[in-house]
Amino acid sequence: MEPLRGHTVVVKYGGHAMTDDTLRRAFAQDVLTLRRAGVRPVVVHGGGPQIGAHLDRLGLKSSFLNGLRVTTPETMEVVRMVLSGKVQKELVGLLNEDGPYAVGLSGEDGRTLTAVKRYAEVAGEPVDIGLVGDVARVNTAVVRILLDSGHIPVVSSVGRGEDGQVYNVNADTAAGALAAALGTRILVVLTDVPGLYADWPESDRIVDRIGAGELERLLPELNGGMGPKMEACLRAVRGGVGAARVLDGRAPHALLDGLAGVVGTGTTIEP
Ligand SMILES: Nc1ncnc2c1ncn2[C@@H]1O[C@H](COP(=O)(O)OP(=O)(O)O)[C@@H](O)[C@H]1O
Ligand SMILES: CC(=O)N[C@@H](CCC(=O)OP(=O)(O)O)C(=O)O
Repeated sequence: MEPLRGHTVVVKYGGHAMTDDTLRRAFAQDVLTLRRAGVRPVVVHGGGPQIGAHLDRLGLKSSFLNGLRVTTPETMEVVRMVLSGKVQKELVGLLNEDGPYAVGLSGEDGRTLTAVKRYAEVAGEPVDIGLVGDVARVNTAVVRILLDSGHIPVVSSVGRGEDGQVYNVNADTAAGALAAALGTRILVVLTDVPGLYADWPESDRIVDRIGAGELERLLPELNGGMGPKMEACLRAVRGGVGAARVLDGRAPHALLDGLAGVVGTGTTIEP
């Protein structure tokens, strides 16, 4: 970890990669190992499956367009509660088993994420998907204070708009925007696939490396959750982040292995 000592690393921890207790513990150990090695980790977490399970319990349906959850005011209440109240607190608890390191904050706190309404796009036409937000502005003040005092910021992807609305921001989008605002050397995205599949679902060949220009051309063809994920990686590297790496979060210690450059792990997005 020597090359990363003193550097900030944003880690996006996807909801699908946190469904298993052993994996969650391995992830927490990896983040703590980074901190001990003098790296400054920031965790941005998702929780899509956990939101879905809670909506199910309430008898509410989940629907997605362009990989984004259609968010009614009722859904937004659940999103905010599950991300900032449940998923985040569980993660903070795990990271704090050995010491008082992790501090949870929502994108609303300290105006970390200012959101603006985002539309989906179908056949080139904008489609209203409710209270879904894009990141209009990032205020890194609180995150930097926490990093400077040796803490691990754990951020949920809920943002507030200048219109006073609370918005559901895709967690990849939030992580990419935060990484760019912090000017990190690397953005790591842990998910539930080994990386970006070329010609998915026809092929399961993983793209090892891809440059920003090629990714931009590919973006309109991507579907499901990979769309917002790759868009976030692209925005991060275009915004000054050195590289983004998408790793298989289902493998224990994927974070440390990925950063150590274990061969064959994931997809690297380069500027
Ligand atoms: N080209 C592709 N390569 C890899 N995964 C893809 C691709 N296109 C769509 N996907 C889907 O994207 C999913 C990952 O995104 P998502 O479900 O949002 O995960 P996370 O919860 O980690 O953010 C994969 O499980 C896969 O089903
Ligand atoms: C707008 C939108 O889609 N928001 C996401 C936020 C959580 C998320 O992104 O979680 P994952 O990283 O686990 O997918 C949602 O409601 O599911």
